[in-house]
Amino acid sequence: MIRFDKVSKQYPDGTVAVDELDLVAPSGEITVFVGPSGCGKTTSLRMINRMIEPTGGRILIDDQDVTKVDSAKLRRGIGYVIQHAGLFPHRTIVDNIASVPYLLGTDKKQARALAMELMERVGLDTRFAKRYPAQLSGGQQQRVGVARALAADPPVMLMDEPFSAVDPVVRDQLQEEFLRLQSDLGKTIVFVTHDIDEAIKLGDHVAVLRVGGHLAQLATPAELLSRPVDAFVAGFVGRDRGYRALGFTSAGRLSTHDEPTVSMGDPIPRGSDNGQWILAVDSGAPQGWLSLADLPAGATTVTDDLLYRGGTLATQGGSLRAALDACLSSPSGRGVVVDESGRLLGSVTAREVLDLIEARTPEPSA
Ligand SMILES: Nc1ncnc2c1ncn2[C@@H]1O[C@H](COP(=O)(O)OP(=O)(O)OP(=O)(O)O)[C@@H](O)[C@H]1O
Repeated sequence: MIRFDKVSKQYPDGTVAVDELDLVAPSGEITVFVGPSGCGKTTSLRMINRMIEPTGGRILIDDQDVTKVDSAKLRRGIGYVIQHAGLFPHRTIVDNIASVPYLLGTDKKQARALAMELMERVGLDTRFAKRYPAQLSGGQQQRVGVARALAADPPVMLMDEPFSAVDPVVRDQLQEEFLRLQSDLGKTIVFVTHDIDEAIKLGDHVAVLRVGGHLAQLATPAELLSRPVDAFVAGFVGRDRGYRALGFTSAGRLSTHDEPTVSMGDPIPRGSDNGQWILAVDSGAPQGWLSLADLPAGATTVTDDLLYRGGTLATQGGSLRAALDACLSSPSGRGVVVDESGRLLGSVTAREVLDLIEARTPEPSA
């Protein structure tokens, strides 16, 4: 557990970057610091590993005041990942990842073997081991940064905008992989971002800071969306709060309607009494909708190019948001529900999901 106890930082020029910050980042969980530019996120983060010394208050890691620990020793137990990865440009990827184990005196061969293992863990092809950072993409470099921070197996990780410098698609992948990794590793993580969507996606807890280094709200993502404490937090959390909050509320067991289907490659069922839309499946998995009203002349069997693929799928046991989105994005208006292995269970309508929403005040699940 990391505890900020009335922590302040005033820079020599008089700027108060952080002002009596009180908060706890629980062990084994991700706490995200988010807020507008200049609100003191990075300063707060760097005070944890003493890259910046506080001018007031204390920071405790597992009840140990960080200022009472030798700073080199302290940092060995704290992984640190920054934007643009901060890799050593003249060292190969494997040597970058193994740099802390080398420092700690781990045998070279053993350190390299560990680095290769970590490469796999963060989703990097081990063929890249002998390359230099400049020979990797931005997203790959960030993965190296994460692997390097994990190399000493530190209980605590500090991450400062680690995914900000990559494009949105890569960023999304990195976030997903990071969450998977964390569910295995259970590190105590403090993560800084200016992006509220990233904070809500990754955080078990989200600390919204306002300029001057004041804590505006510390809450779970669901609480933040459904109960922002004031106009500043509400404004920062942004639009579509109600809809996004549904992402944290389980839809429970959806009771679905049987959806008549046609298999890929089968004859198109003419004169179906199923209305305009019929769902095409392949080995039980939904593939897309076929519109019987506007088939091209000469179409006889169900082929890929005839399908409307716009609809998202709701998984049984998933969130109300996923269920509603499946309905709203479906060209037929019928939201497709699948089981965990992606096989069709049936469909629901938006009206039915809205009834569920009304019946269930979307209380935060956490
Ligand atoms: N070395 C310094 N000397 C004086 N002021 C500083 C120094 N470093 C940061 N500051 C100021 O402290 C405040 C907080 O800065 P900090 O970098 O912690 O904010 P941040 O929330 O991480 O911002 P951003 O999202 O823009 O990176 C800002 O007003 C900044 O200008």
